[in-house]
Parts: sequence; structure tokens; C-alpha cells
Amino acid sequence: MSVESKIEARIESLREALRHHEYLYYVEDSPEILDAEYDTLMNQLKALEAEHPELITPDSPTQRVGGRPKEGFAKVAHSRPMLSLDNAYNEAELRAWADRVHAALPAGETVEFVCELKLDGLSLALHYGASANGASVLQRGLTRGDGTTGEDVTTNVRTIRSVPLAVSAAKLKKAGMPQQFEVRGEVVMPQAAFQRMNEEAVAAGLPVKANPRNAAAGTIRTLEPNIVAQRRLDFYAYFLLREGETLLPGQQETLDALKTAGFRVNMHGSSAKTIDTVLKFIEKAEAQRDDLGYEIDGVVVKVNSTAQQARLGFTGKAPRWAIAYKFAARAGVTQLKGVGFQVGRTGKLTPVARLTPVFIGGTTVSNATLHNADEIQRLGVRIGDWVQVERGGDVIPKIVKVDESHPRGTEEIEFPTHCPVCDEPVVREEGEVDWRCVNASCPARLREELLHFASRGVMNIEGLGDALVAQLLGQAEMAPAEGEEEAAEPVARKALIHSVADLYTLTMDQLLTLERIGQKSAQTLLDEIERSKKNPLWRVLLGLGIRHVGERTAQLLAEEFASRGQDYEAMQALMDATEEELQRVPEIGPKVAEAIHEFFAGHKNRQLVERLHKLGFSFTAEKRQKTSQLEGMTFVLTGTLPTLKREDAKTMIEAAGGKVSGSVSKKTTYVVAGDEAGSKLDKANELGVKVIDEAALLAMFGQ
Ligand SMILES: NC(=O)c1ccc[n+]([C@@H]2O[C@H](COP(=O)([O-])OP(=O)(O)OC[C@H]3O[C@@H](n4cnc5c(N)ncnc54)[C@H](O)[C@@H]3O)[C@@H](O)[C@H]2O)c1
Ligand SMILES: [Zn+2]
Repeated sequence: MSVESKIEARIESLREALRHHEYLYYVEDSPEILDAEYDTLMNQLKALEAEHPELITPDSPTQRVGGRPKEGFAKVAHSRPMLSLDNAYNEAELRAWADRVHAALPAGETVEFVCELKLDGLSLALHYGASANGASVLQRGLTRGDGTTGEDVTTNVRTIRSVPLAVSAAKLKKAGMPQQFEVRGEVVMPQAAFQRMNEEAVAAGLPVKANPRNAAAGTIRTLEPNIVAQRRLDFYAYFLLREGETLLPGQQETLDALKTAGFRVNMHGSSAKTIDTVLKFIEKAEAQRDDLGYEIDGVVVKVNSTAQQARLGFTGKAPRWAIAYKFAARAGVTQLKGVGFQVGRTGKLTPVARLTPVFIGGTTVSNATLHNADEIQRLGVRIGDWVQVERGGDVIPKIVKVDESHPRGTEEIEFPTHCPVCDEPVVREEGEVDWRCVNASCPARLREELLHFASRGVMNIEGLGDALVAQLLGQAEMAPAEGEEEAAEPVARKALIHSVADLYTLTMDQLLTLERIGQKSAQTLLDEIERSKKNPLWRVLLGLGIRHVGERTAQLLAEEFASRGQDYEAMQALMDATEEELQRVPEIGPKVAEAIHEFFAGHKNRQLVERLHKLGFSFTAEKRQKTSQLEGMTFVLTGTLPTLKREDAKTMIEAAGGKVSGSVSKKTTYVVAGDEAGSKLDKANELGVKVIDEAALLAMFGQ
């Protein structure tokens, strides 16, 4: 092969690898490699292309942004391309960028920078248009897509509470903004929401998302707006455009105006006159990284002046007037000492890597998840290997890959053929990745079942934690606690309970035989247990721990079957439902339907439910929790509102889950009255229905 064709081949293979990872990242929202690794491949390609510009093709990953828009959403062209940012990884690269900026501008011209946190989410473009009386309303929300064309995700965007659905004339005036404008910013999933989402996924036996960014991307592109509302995304605004042009003379003014208009603006941004000040900002931001509640992966530095930005212009796919300073990845390299296996509630075996403790981004990591047998195979990891461990926000650390620069380990990881706790054979069903202990009375499973059942968000039995459950089961702690090498020595005790239902027959005398429990706490626990019988049907369903049934599915099921009968009758109808019937419940697919059906086909499970009924469970089929701000509320609009057109007010209310009706009745929640409100207002007063004005309505949207 000639030198040229070797280079060409290298370029082509880099492009292919990048396209593969972009697909996984942007379309599937589930990357296989670290961002830093992706960036390395990209930088290699950029360097080769810089040396051989004749080999640059328009479809090279260096020339375009993002991924293909996903099916299922309308595709809409952007007013101006939504670009990526060039990166700097250290001080020298940042200074080199600043030098290029100065060199491109007339000698002696001063440049002011604005530093903002680089939020690790995905960008959105929000289009606002004129409505009555000088106000603006949200008309459209687009993802970045491939940079030129985005996906129309308006319905989902409307559920994000920090996105104003309307901006009043007064606010526009104060912010110096026209009625028609476009805001660009970042949508992120706060760490707490991310954690909750993954906990639910684990409980339901579904795959978890790699990081909040991928979770946010997946959420904003679901076809189910209620899911988006439940997951609590957040939006931070940073650009303000009009017909594709930056509206205000500077970035700092843009941020201020956006804030005045009611957008959430990241308040950690600040102006800097020199790169030294920028570097101080970066240092401070990195130190705060763990305390923000959302993920950031660096700092974006922008040239403040819009006029200077225009003169600097763009390169292939990024502006020259901005740079992303990226923090070092929160990864470390350490040695794999061994692998333990945890048995979960559904019997699932999770391999847990025991590591030589390593300090990563502020904490000591000594355990990391290896997920499942397939993952071990994919990584090709052996005991004794040096491995790269990654940690994001609050997420369980995970092994990303084997570090080949160290001598390789020699001991293969053996996946147990038998449950490490009860010693029954483990099985893997066709098409599943996980091995499970299917012994229904496996102590490990029972322990997890009880912990899940009692946990906050499920049956909510305060005080029934790890230590107590272990005692009730006559076991000692089974898995070593974080940071400990071995589990405590088991102390044999007689088990007081053998199933979830046994909790409800526990007596004071029995509890008093346990360690570390006095009369008072025993009584509190008994009260808690008694009280939990009144939990609504959906919580009981969730508590049963049916595979694939998380909070939302449990709520949907309870709501659906509530119409088939009162309380326990609803539960019975659900237990008797065929797979076809179950699939007719909104959002429930074949896999979930099968799991539910299979669960209740089990004699033991049915018996458990019947016993719970006899023990006095109420199985109340209450309405699902509110997922939208105005769900369950009915509004009647009357008269002329000061800023909103009636049509716009209606759209806003409906988008937030409320209903708008034409006539006032006792069922009306609010009458929104403007000028010259007539008979409807009288009727409201007559029936004692609450009357509010436009300002109060807007206040419900946080405006
Ligand atoms: N792991 C993988 O397989 C894989 C694959 C593809 C891409 N990636 C990662 O995706 C990223 C590349 O994507 P990219 O093009 O979005 O680039 P980028 O994330 O590096 O930077 C551009 C983006 O930063 C965001 N941003 C956050 N805060 C901002 C602020 N205050 N002002 C302006 N913009 C702000 C915007 O969404 C903008 O689009 C890289 O980090 C890359 O590592 C990873
Ligand atoms: Zn077992």
C-alpha cells in the first residue's frame, strides 16, 4: 500500500468508528465508550484531515454535528445552524484559542469574555411568537438534530417547568425583547431525577441509562409527554436570537435579558477581561462540580461582543468566538482484585468488581459494577487486570475497559452456576442477559423483596431497614458493606418471617426478642406496618416486585383496573387478566404484559395477595398521581385577558394537563376572568367557584 492510501484507509477507519459511536450516542442514547475516548478519535481525525485537506469530504464526522434525527418526530429546519463547540483540554490550548481570537481582530482591540458552565445535556431551540396584547407564547421546541434540521419535540418541551409557556408584554418590555424570538439553551436531567429514573429501571428489570445526558436525550425524545413531565427535566437558556441573528449586542446582556424575561439562566456565568480570570473561573467551577445537582463537563468561554462574534465567524462546525474547556474525565485506573456476586430482588445476579481502592474525582472507589455476564465478556476483563473505572455524578462506578498498558491478569472471571446464597442452580432465559436465581424462597431474594416492599416510594414502612430485615430473617448482613472486605460473620437466629405477608402478623413480643429494639421503637414499627395496609393499589402492585413493573406501570394498571371493580375487586380483575387484556392498557407492551400475567399465574403469588387481603389491605384504587401541573383542573375563560389571547391561554392550560370548558359548573376549578366578563362570572360567584385573573393563571406556570 502506498503512503497515501494508508492514510486514506486510516482516515476512513476513524470515520467509520466515529459514525458508529455517534449513532449509539445521538440516536440510541447509549454510548459504548467514554466521551474522552470519542474526543481522542475525533482529534486524531481532525489532525489527519488538517495535514491532508484534499481528503476532507462533506460527510466526514469533522464536518457535521450530532446525529440523524430520530423517526417519529417532524423535522424542522433551524433558523441558523445549531453548532458544536471546539474543545480545549488545558491552559495552553485555551490560551492558543484566545490568541487566535486576538489575531483575527484588529490589533489592539480589547476582547471581553463570558464564562458559563458547560451543562452536560442537549441543546434545544425554543421559538416564541406574538400573542394578544403584546405577549409571547411558546410555539415550538426543536432538538439540535444534525445541526441544520432538528426534531420537533414541542409537546415534550411544554412539560418542562423551567420553560416559560408565555412571556408577558411587561416582561418583554423590561428585558428589551420583541414578541417574536428564539431562545437556545440546554436541557438537563438533574442528578436526583436521574438517580430516581435508574432506580425505577432497576426495579422494573429494565436497562439503565449511562449518564444524565443520555437520559435527558432519551426523555426529550420519547413519544410520551407524561413521562417527560414525571422525569423533571430542567432548561437553562443561553442564546437569544431573532430570525437567526443574535439580538443583543453582548452575551452578558443576553443572559441578563433572558433572566428578566423569566427564563432560567445559569447564574454561575461571569464576565472576564483576561484569560487568567477565565482560568480562575474554571478552577472554581471544577471545585463546585459535585455540589450543583446537575452534571457539567466543562466551562464554555464566549467572546462577549456580538459584533466581534460576527467578525470571527465559524469554522466547519463550530463558532470561532467560543470554546469549550473540558474537565478531565472522572475516571481512574486501578487493579481488579476479585468479583463478588449480589443476588437481587428478582434473583438477578450482579457481578461486583472488588478494586484496589482508587481516588476518583473526590471519592474513594473500591467497588464497581460489571452489570452482567455479557458485559464481562465484552470487556474481556480478567482478575488481576488493570481497569479503567468511570464515575459520574452520583452514579455507581463502572468499569469501562481493560487498561492494556499494564500486564494482563490471568484468572478468568467465573460466573457462578449456582446461587451464591442458596446454592440453587441459576438460569438464564432465552433472550435475556441476566442470570437469575429462581428459587422463590432464596433468602437473598426474600431479603431484597422485603427491603423493596418496605422502601420509601413503595410501601413506605419507616424503620424497616437493612439491619432489621436481616434480623427478622434470622440472617446477618449478607453483602459486605461499601469499603469492607468481608461480610460480617453470620449469627444464626430463628427467622421470624418467611414472606412479606408475615410482616403483618408480627407481635410486640416477637420484636422484643430482637437486638437493638425497645418497646417504643417496636410500637412505632408495628404502627407503621399497620398503616401501610391502607396504601393504594398501585403501591401494593409496585411492592409485589413484578418484573418490569415500575412506578408508572403500576399506576397505569391501578387506574385501568379501578374501572373494573372496587378496591380488591380491581386487584382480582388484574390477577385474572389475560395477556391480551393487559396489552390493551395504555403504554403496556407484550413483554410487560407477559411478566404480569406470568407473575399472577404463579400459585404462590396469588396466595400472597389473597393473604394480604385477609390481613386487611385496602387496595384502594386511587387516581394516579398528578403528572402535569394542572391535571384534574377545569378552567373557564371569560372576558378579555390583558395579555393572553383566549386561544393561547387554552393551549397553555391544555398543554399542562388542564381542561378548558365553555360553561361554568360546580366542577369548574377556576374561572379566569378578564375585562368585560359577563354572565360566566356571575354564575361562578353564584356557585362559589374561585375566580382568578390572568396574573394568577400565569403564576401557576411560574411566571
Ligand atoms: N461517547 C461517545 O460515544 C460519544 C459519541 C458522540 C459524541 N460524544 C460526545 O458528545 C460531545 C460532542 O457533542 P457536541 O457536538 O454536543 O459538543 P460538545 O458537547 O462538546 O459542545 C457543544 C454543546 O455544548 C452545549 N452547551 C452546554 N452548555 C453550554 C453553554 N453555556 N453555552 C453554549 N453551549 C453549551 C451545547 O449543547 C452545545 O451544543 C463530546 O463531548 C463527545 O465526547 C460522545
Ligand atoms: Zn438463591
